[in-house]
Amino acid sequence: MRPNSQALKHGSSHDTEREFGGALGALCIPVSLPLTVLFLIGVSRSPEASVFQWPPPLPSTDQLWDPLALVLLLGWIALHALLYVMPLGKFHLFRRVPPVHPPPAPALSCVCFCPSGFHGLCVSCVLLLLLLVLGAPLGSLFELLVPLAACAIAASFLFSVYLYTRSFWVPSHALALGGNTGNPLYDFFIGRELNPRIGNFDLKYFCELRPGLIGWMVINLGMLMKEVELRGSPSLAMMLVNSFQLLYVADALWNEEAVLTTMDIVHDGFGFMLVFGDLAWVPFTYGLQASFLVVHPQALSPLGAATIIALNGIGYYIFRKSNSQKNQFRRDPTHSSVARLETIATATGKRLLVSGWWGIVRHPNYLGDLLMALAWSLPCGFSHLLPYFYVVYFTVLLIHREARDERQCRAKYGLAWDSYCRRVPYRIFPYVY
Ligand SMILES: NC(=O)C1=CN([C@@H]2O[C@H](COP(=O)(O)OP(=O)(O)OC[C@H]3O[C@@H](n4cnc5c(N)ncnc54)[C@H](OP(=O)(O)O)[C@@H]3O)[C@@H](O)[C@H]2O)C=CC1
Ligand SMILES: CC(C)CCC[C@@H](C)[C@H]1CC=C2C3=C(CC[C@@]21C)[C@@]1(C)CC[C@H](O)C(C)(C)[C@@H]1CC3
Repeated sequence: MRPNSQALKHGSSHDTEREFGGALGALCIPVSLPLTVLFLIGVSRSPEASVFQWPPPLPSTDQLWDPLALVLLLGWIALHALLYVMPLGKFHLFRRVPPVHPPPAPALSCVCFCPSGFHGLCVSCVLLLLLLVLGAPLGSLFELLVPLAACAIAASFLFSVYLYTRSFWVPSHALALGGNTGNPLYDFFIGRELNPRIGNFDLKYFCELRPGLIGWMVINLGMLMKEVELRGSPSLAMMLVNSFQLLYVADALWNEEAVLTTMDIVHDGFGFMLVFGDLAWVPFTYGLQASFLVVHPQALSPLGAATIIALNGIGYYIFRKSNSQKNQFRRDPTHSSVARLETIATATGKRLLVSGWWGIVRHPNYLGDLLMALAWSLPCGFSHLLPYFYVVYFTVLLIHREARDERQCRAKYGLAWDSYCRRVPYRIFPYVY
């Protein structure tokens, strides 16, 4: 096959609007975010745990490398790749037709079989239990965190270079709309190919849900075991953080088909942003509360714990119910659970919900997700900012994501989207935003 760069010269995507600050963002983000990961891990274990401390607690170069970390990381990815291709657990049969414009070529709309990610989580739990019974020092993950993060960052760069290079040999209809501007830096960052595959192995779908999300759980468990080593038993705060985040990851894997309709899978190319996000950013920054608690234990009253559990429960309820309502409506609008909801028609033939969860705000799922994010930080008390990093980052990410989604929906649904916005004026927080 001939490289597709010539075809692109005549294609339309050179004119697409650039996101994330364009070429400048594409230069700065791949430098600053890996440093941020190492910085945040350093802060979480430093005695002051202050994000404003100077000099910043960045690791020295010899702290970055440990061959064991590389072996563990590669072994972990290989294990999950194996579980992904093995005929394990429940199978989903779905017709994969990304709702993109222009419509995908037939090659992309094939029928896929995919084993459930939830079984990947269960197998990982069984293996971890076995390791614990055999006396494996899982608490050592605390010491290995920096070299593990460094390896994950290096692997993200190498993997993104591979993805960028191979994208020149795929047919041009397999390329993402936004990742083919002709600017190599920007295209490397956003990703040129939409759904890169090796045979039936979908690299983006695999990375989005398996090694990073489940790896995050393993790291959390490692932090809990470190606490046990140091203090004899896990604290209530650590148990809450571990359970809340486990619920979130288990839910994502149980409902893994839902990820197929997210903009990451349907619209964005698979480039450095998502690779790094999936393999390094999620596992090493989403669980910072647990590594913070190892060095900064927090006392939590039963009333405080009950309030935080209630907040997480409310957040989860809103997140799950609203996501399920939309997913059910998109799968089968005649289903009894959604058939009575009020909707408006759009020129594409698809309808938009204007009652139920999606009639309260335009992103009720984001609201639930943000309430959960707050509940993950509260067990760490109010003495430090670091445990609230996730809430702040996530608010910015979701506000930016909402704006991107809004642009895409306006382009897709035109006037119908405007009347939805008039009917449901608030985006995420009722009567606020
Ligand atoms: N933890 C994390 O780091 C992250 C978590 N998330 C979570 O992932 C989940 C999915 O988020 P995301 O993919 O961003 O977006 P949404 O699940 O909110 O999906 C947006 C899409 O839903 C459809 N839609 C919007 N409004 C309506 C309506 N009224 N009726 C019917 N369909 C509608 C549109 O697509 P169409 O019409 O084409 O179906 C729109 O493009 C969220 O819960 C979010 O919180 C997201 C990002 C990061
Ligand atoms: C590196 C940058 C700062 C930004 C990278 C963004 C990514 C970390 C996120 C983009 C969309 C994501 C989703 C989830 C995790 C984070 C990333 C990859 C998700 C898998 C989390 C669990 C949820 O239940 C979900 C709905 C399945 C999420 C889908 C989107």
